[in-house]
Amino acid sequence: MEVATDALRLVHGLPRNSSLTVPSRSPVHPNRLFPTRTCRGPSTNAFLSSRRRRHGVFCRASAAGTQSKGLSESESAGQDRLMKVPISNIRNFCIIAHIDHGKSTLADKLLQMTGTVQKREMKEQFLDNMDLERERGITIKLQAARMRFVLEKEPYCLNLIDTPGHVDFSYEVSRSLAACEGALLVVDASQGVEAQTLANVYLALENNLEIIPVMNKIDLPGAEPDRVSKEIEEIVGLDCSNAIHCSAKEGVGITEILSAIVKKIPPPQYTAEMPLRALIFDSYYDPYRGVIVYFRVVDGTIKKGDRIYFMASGKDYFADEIGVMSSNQMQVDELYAGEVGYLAASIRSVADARVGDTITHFGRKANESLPGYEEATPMVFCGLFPVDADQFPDLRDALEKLQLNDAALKFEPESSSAMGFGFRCGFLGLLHMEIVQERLEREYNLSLITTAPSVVYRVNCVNGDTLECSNPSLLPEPGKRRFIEEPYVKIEMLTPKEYIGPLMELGQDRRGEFKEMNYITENRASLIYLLPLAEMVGDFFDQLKSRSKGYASMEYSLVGYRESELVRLDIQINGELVEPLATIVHKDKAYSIGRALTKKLKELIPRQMFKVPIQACIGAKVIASESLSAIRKDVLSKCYGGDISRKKKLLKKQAEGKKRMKAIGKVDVPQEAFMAVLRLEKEVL
Ligand SMILES: Nc1nc2c(ncn2[C@@H]2O[C@H](COP(=O)(O)OP(=O)(O)OP(=O)(O)O)[C@@H](O)[C@H]2O)c(=O)[nH]1
Repeated sequence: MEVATDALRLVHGLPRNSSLTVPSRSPVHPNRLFPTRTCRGPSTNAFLSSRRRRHGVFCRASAAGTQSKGLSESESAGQDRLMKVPISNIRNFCIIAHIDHGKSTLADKLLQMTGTVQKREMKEQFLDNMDLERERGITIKLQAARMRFVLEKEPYCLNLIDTPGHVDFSYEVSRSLAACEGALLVVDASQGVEAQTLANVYLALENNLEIIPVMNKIDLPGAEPDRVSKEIEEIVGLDCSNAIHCSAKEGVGITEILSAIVKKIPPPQYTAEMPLRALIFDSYYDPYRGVIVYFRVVDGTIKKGDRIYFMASGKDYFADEIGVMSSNQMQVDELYAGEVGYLAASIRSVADARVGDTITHFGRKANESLPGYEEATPMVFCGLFPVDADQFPDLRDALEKLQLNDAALKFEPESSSAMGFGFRCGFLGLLHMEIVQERLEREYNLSLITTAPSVVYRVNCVNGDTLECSNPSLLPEPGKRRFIEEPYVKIEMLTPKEYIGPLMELGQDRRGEFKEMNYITENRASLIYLLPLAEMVGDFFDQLKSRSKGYASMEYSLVGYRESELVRLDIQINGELVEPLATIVHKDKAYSIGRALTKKLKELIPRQMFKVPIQACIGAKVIASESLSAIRKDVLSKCYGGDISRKKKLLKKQAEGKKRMKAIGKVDVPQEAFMAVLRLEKEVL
């Protein structure tokens, strides 16, 4: 099979008259010939436009055309990329890095160098294709791309699986690692090892991945690739003597990386004859075709039209379309063990095809699913209310749509006297929460009020029941509960040694329990604390950054629940409980939080005709109190001189009126006051 296009030769720097030969025999099973595959472009224009929207890439209309149309040179190069290579020439790899160390920039350069994405199609950070991701410069959802690279005249198929770089999405990182045989470990040579570098390396080692160290950003004046290599060797014990020096930004070292991927990362094992097992490492909702599932075939073969079965969700579908991801999705007829691809099967919600689930054949089920599947458990909750009550149905629609694409997002209706109707929503973490809020406001044009984030508490009741409670207003009365447990995380902070003091202070302030301190190098230390998750959902990360002048990094993982002395802090205004302002706090912090909240409310609530007490209470006990003085009307203004008894009578009448007004009067807490207090809660909690 000869693949000879000028475009490919150009990409791989070969002379014009050379030919690239693709062996079509499997080296593992030399007698087995791989069938030649017909590759089609994406099926409908509707699909194309949705893909364009998603990728933000505009492909020429002819790329979606059928084979009957004449293909231009670059298009036929695109088709060449899909040519079958033997399994020994497949490499599945991912890129792991700490946030901002240049993972997405490197991925872009790999795609460019291999000609997967033509320069004119290239937008910065091709793989980060949500606008929000691109704006924030963070990777939220992982994506995959199939690249073709020729080394010593041998073509290879490199499947890159991009991983999200934030702790909220660590489950997705672990699943994408499980779909690979190797990983590029990208470290910023001007910064060195950070907390997430370590966490990701350990995850990769657990998955038995071959790790290729890459020192990025060597173009920066402060880059010290050799020092950083040594640091990695000391901390992780990974041989970095051959670490590749690279500048993803300037395209230095990219070919070396591609060669190392081919030479060092092992090919997948040949298990195409076994019952199908494919690992889902990503899925997203396409309004035209239903859920699109990205998967790696671990064992067996999957063909178009197969009846497939999702082992965790128990759902079965027909695979209407299967294909591979190059710069666009390209349909194929079948995919074998070791390959990475996508499928569409008119699946209505991503919850039916969750990341980590195993796909098998309905008629020939695998005995065991692939390991590592976890249910998405929301860790952080908050209430979302529309500012304009009329937007409630819109908010519900928007959440339902987002949920189709985000199996980790949970929500249920909630109503409160002050805020009206809204939803209590559960998120994986704070970043996830911010992303959902921003998408609701930006993509669905909603303006929202969010209540302070809270975690899930476990309440052990007197009657022996255990309740999970994330909504302070639903916490059982003190008399009905025995004790409350809260989720704890183990947090590791990596910091230059001069900031150890301020970070230890931060750990103590947040009820942290000091566990360990180690010097990982002469100048950098690792601090390990056990900390209540509730203390982290506020501004912990901002504090860590500001106290270390931006030099410290952190990584955390949930370690379980622990009993804590928690209380519900209520706010009463004019004797009335204001439910949305209730919070669950530690007993020792209740006083300071109570004082701060009442003080803030006093500033924000407009004065009334009568005196308004503002109280923070734990149960019936008032722990902080402020009062809003009444607006006085001068009832004596019309009395010129006259008898003192007349004046007294008027004042008495006024006092009685105010008393009555107070008894029936309702204080309207303006929405701005709520918002300001909720913001304050987020800061002080
Ligand atoms: N000078 C220099 N800057 C680089 C290089 N590689 C990446 N950057 C810059 O570093 C910043 C972060 O790069 P990204 O590629 O977004 O980092 P990332 O690791 O993908 O970040 P997440 O998506 O948040 O995980 C960007 O501003 C890049 O332009 C490099 O080789 N040299």
